[in-house]
Amino acid sequence: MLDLEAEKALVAARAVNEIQAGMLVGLGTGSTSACAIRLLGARVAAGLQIEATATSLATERLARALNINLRSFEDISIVDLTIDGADQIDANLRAIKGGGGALFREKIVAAASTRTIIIADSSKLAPVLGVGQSLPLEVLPFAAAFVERCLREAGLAVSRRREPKGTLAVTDQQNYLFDVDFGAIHDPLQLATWLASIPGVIEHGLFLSEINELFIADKGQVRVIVKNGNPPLDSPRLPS
Ligand SMILES: O=C(CO)[C@H](O)[C@H](O)COP(=O)(O)O
Repeated sequence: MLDLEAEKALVAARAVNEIQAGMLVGLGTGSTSACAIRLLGARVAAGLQIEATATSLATERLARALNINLRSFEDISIVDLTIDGADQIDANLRAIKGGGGALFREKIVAAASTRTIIIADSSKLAPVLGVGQSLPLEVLPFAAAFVERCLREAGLAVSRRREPKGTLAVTDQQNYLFDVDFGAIHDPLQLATWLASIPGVIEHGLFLSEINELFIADKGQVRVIVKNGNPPLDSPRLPS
């Protein structure tokens, strides 16, 4: 049987080895990222000097508890290296993120990063995105009913994310999270374009261009997949 926790620790350790003194590091959100943050905390305790910025308030709390030197992302335009997890990822480094509810900040920090590494246990690699995995959307509460209608009229199954006690879950920006079942997503770019066209959808969990490398556990080893032929953009470009 696969030990997914051991796999998370394995890929996290490999990614944290990429961090060098003086870097500004983006810290992801979720249990795999938390493994990496704890390992980074140990390196910092041993004398490594870096600065970091967090993709969620939960990550910020963890990093602070480990005495990692944090900077607010508000003042940052470029990050050297971001290490984050994913809910599902394909071999072309297109991913679904947002299971932990932090997709909006995660996407911004990844877009600002010179290098974004996704770390993942072996269960996360999928031949086609969306199979057995819903896609999280961050939705403005003001637009919740309208966005839900748009999705349902398109024939989609929509679930508003709730806390264990039944109240609606809210993001760090106080927005709602919708989990939408699209089934197999054969054309993620077309889907991303459609979702971006719905007013009130603040962000979706499809990461199609932000990821540079994947460190994934594979039979007890770390397999590295690097995006080729597609160098990272410094920042989104104006269409010509
Ligand atoms: O996108 C995320 C949070 O918004 C996480 O990276 C994703 O949900 C994976 O989490 P985990 O490492 O716990 O499986």
